[in-house]
Amino acid sequence: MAVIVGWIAESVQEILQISGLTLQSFLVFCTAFIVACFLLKPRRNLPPYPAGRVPVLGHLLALGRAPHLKLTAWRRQYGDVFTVRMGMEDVVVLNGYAAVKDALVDRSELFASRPPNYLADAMVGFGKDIAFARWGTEFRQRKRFATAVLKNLGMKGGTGSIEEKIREEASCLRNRIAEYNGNPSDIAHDIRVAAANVICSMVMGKRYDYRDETFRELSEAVEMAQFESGAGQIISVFPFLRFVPVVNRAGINALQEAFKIQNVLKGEISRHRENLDRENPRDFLDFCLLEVEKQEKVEGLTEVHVVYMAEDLFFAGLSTTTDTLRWSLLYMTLNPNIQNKVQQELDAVVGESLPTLSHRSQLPYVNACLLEVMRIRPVVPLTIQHAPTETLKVREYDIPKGTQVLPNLYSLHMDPAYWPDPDRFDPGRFLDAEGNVVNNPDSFMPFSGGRRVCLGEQLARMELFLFFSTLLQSFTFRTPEDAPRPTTDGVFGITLPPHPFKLCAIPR
Ligand code: HEM
Repeated sequence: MAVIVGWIAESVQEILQISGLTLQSFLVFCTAFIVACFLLKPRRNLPPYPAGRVPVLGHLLALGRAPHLKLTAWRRQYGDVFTVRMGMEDVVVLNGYAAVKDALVDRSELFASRPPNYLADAMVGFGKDIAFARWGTEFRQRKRFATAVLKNLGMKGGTGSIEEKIREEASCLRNRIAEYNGNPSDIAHDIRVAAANVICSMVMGKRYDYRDETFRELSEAVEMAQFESGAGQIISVFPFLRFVPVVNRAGINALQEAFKIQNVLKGEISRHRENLDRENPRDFLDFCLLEVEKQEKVEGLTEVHVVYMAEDLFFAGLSTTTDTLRWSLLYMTLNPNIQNKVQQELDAVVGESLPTLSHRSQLPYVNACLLEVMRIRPVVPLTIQHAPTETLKVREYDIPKGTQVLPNLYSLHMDPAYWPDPDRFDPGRFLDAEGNVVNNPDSFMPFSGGRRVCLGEQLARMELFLFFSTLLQSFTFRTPEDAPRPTTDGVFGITLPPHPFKLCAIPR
């Protein structure tokens, strides 16, 4: 302390000597400067800040390891709309159905952009993808095109259709789980491999053998890129830290893993180009390559964009589906009676054959179970940050263009006004008096909504249904006898998976 005071005194003396000012005039000058800075600083009418803000870090410490829980708790104290300070940035948080729907659905276009995020932007070519691209014509054309391609691939019936590929994968997953012979096992990796293969089938038209070198490299790179980019977010919060060795390590690792994925995709694009059948596009890459040639729907689409768009499908589609399926099995082990009801319905409707999408409408309880899983544990609880495309009002507050906006989906799903006793797992919430499924109730948005709604919603719903019903038809899931009851707390990161847990899959 004494050293610092001495250093300040010496520096002031030096300034006085150089400038020829007296100490009094120097103090007057400093005071005037501070007052001017304060007065000239634009007055902002942002929503209120919760307590717990500290210099430099803002609310980062107060938010802790489970920000979705903290933000939901703050809603009770500070209302639906408040501002948190993340390092140097103000982030406006929207809580509850009314505020989130107003922004994402009723004023969808106004909230449809993304704020800068150094690490995420660097991983997807600074705006050349879909998920992190800023609002504008290029984004709109790319998303519309990708949505149409997924729909086209999803609707294709018969052999080679997406449904066939998911069923094939579900059957492989079932066989792998059967190999554990009912012994305690963590099947997270098996589920992840199956979900990765669905995306490979859709994007590149082929599934891989689980031991294939390229497949291992690809799925490990996706997992590592997401893991490292969670820790690497520090360089997005404080962009100058990307130049500081050691601190920037996670961010650099995330970028290296993203390069690996891009290299696999570039190799696949070359192979697709060599044997492209222009009359019969087989998969996502074929459709994109045709569009690169024709430029009918997406102006200026290049193979570089295609790499980043395909990369998005792996980033956005793999952990989300894997985590949701893991939650579904965890809640089954914790609720044997509910599991039993699911199996009874499957036995009555599907019997011994492998479930198909045509069974979906006859299985209301199975569907209700999956909806309840997505309500109680939404795996993207805070969406991807949004940003207003122009300065606008939320309630009585002014939100400047480009401000980070976080819609807290978790707060919607845990709102006791819509979901009494929200921590209780109860599929009955999604059934009406006649036992029919209520698919889109109020205060339920696991795939978000509006212009930035999840691109893979339909695919994800197909996967969840086919995987879940195939597994529940084949096994009864139990917590190992000597193991403690698994926690239902999630691990907040890029997505919200459960903590690792073991289960016994008892063949039926
Ligand atoms: C259970 C599974 C899934 C859930 C719960 C989920 C949920 C979400 C959510 C909440 C968002 C953020 C929307 C926003 O920012 O407001 C999102 C975005 C996105 N998702 Fe999903 N997702 C799932 C599966 C998938 C799959 C399988 C794919 C594709 C293969 C996919 C592709 C995307 C893309 C590309 C975006 C960015 C959309 C945009 O920026 O316009 N998702 N998803």
